[in-house]
Amino acid sequence: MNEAAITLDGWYALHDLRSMDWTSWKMVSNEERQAAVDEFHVYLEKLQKADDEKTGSHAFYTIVGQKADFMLMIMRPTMDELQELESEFNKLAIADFTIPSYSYVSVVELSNYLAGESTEDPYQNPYVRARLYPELPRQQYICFYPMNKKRDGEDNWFMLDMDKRKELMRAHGLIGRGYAGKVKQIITGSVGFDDFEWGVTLFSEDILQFKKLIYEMRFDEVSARYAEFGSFFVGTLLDGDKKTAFFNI
Ligand code: VOV
Repeated sequence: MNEAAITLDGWYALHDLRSMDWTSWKMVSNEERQAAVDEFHVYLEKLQKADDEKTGSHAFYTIVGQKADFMLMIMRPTMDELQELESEFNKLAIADFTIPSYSYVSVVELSNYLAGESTEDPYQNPYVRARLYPELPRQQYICFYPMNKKRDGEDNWFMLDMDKRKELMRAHGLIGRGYAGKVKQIITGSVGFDDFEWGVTLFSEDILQFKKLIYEMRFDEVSARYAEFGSFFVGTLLDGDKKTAFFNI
């Protein structure tokens, strides 16, 4: 009988990716555009308030390439709050000029593969809490993609026994540790919530570190043998004046 990993679950996450309908956006007056941007900024300030009060977190990035123009990643203690915030965004004037490109629903997840023996309640451990309820960094670059672990003939992650999965995850963790200080990763679980099993969100000040990390992991058994990937989205931080400049015509 196989043993499912025990997960600790933190904040719920919505990755909301939109393209701009630039043609329509160009057709409205400067005043109308300004009012829509101002209204959106009030919405972003509301999101930021939750960051400040540590009751949630968000990240706002442009996406490079044609898959989307921007991504708003929002984390909250409940899925209901995400739904409300999504609905609130959809009612903003600016939403009329966006085209939904992709979305991903998941929850921050830590597994027990590498956890030591302990009798304490992990939800009270400050290190664990910082990972379950993370403050999304304002680093220059983001990389997001969904992924599965394969169930394909001999290569079936879910048929491996716990000890084997622990061994493989240890090797995975060691590679990841080599990127400490260069890449911050947030793993969100999405079994039962979305089309893939996990969402991988990476932050860095150096975009090339995403390629180096992911390439190195491709040669590691967990990825080489068992991983399959959805679409990759990379982008740059929209903060300060860039939040306004992005919408300028
Ligand atoms: C900064 C890089 C980094 C680091 C340090 C790191 C470490 C760790 C640890 C210690 C653990 C296990 C315990 C836990 O914390 O849950 C994980 C877990 C996981 N990872 Fe990871 N990972 C990284 C980075 C990292 C990347 C780049 C990817 C994508 C793989 C690739 O080929 O593109 C990934 C995937 C995952 C997944 C899907 C899981 C959950 C697997 C499951 O079956 O449950 N991960 N990961």
